[in-house]
Amino acid sequence: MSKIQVVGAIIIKDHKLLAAQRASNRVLGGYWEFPGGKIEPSETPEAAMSRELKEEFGAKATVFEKFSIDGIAELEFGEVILHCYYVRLDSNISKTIAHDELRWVTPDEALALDWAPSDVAVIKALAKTGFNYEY
Ligand SMILES: Nc1nc2c([nH]c(=O)n2[C@H]2C[C@H](O)[C@@H](COP(=O)(O)OP(=O)(O)OP(=O)(O)O)O2)c(=O)[nH]1
Repeated sequence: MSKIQVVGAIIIKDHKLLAAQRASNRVLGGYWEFPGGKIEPSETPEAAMSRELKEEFGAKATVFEKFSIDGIAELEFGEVILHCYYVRLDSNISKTIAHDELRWVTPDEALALDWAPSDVAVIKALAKTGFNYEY
């Protein structure tokens, strides 16, 4: 099964996480996810993250450390391996082209959302941190 390497952004402000709902016309449409996308061949995860956030949000981003666990799920189109990084947005979100909704959520609110399969273990571990990351 083909492996799909994906970066996901953990964007935290005032102890809330920016959760994104994939647009209904996309693969895994309707599921909640970390903003980001596929890592292109020859691209570092950090470069992929900056590129995706520019494309999806029109925003500049600084990529900080990697989260302690990766997400993994075998789906019909391949095996998604999700690498999450703490990210600070350095400019406002000026557009949204990939999502139906963006929502700032508390840990409890995050756990109540319907996350993409590879994200479930990550969001459970992340919620335990209380979204306390200081950039
Ligand atoms: N961005 C993002 N993608 C995720 C997460 N969890 C998860 O399973 N995925 C999947 C959905 C997609 O199959 C893949 C990310 O690719 P993508 O966001 O570029 O979406 P896509 O397949 O529509 O992209 P494309 O082929 O049209 O360029 O990883 C997540 O938390 N964030």
